[in-house]
Amino acid sequence: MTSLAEQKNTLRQEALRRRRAMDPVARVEAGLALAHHAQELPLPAGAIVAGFWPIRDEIDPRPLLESVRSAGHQLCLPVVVEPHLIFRAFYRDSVFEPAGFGTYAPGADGEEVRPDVLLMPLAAFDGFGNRIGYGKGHYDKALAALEVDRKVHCIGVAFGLQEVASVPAEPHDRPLDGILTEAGYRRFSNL
Ligand SMILES: Nc1nc2c(c(=O)[nH]1)N(C=O)[C@@H](CNc1ccc(C(=O)N[C@@H](CCC(=O)O)C(=O)O)cc1)CN2
Ligand SMILES: Nc1ncnc2c1ncn2[C@@H]1O[C@H](COP(=O)(O)OP(=O)(O)OP(=O)(O)O)[C@@H](O)[C@H]1O
Repeated sequence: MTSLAEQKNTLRQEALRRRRAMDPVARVEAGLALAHHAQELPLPAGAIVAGFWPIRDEIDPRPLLESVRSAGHQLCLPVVVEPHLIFRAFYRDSVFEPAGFGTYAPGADGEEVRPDVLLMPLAAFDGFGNRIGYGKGHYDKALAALEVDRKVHCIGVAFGLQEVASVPAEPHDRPLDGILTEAGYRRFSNL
């Protein structure tokens, strides 16, 4: 018997391998396609939306973030402050600093905000809204803290080829409300 954690790790490695092997042009086009689907996202008016600043071979959500900002939402980006994440307001002129694990985000002079919506990077997802992250539990823990007194809307952002048939969910895993890929937005909850 392999544990759930081991099964998740195998799926994570396989999905990350597929992502790494993508054609460079298809990779850029997929990032641009995200922005074309921005209006499909169920964002409340004036929402505080947490994006992410891409690292390595992640899909590039920056064109999407610019569309979300232009639609009147407030953006923010995650900073690793162990044990989980905080979020700092992100403006066009924000000055970036290292934000943990090779990521960048607005520096400590930027204000901390509480997002209403998380656009989440991930390693793999399935058609039921289960997600595998990078295995550090940063988003799982941040969500547990944010959702103490209200609901946060969780939207995965990934390449279509990161989908797997089934992710074995653990009790602490909070399913996604939807997933955005280059093919468009797919809803898993009634949000
Ligand atoms: N762009 C981006 N920003 C993000 C994340 C992310 O996945 N992508 N995070 C997501 O939580 C948080 C930062 N946490 C991270 C945790 C691990 C790794 C990482 O590179 N992991 C290695 C494996 C780690 C290891 O050495 O064991 C990897 O995936 O290769 C990156 C970010 C918040 N900001
Ligand atoms: N709410 C939580 N409180 C405390 N520990 C947690 C919580 N959620 C997850 N963890 C711990 O974090 C570790 C990583 O969890 P998991 O493998 O589910 O991460 P992941 O979903 O891949 O990562 P991420 O949430 O960073 O995207 C596990 O050891 C898990 O027990």
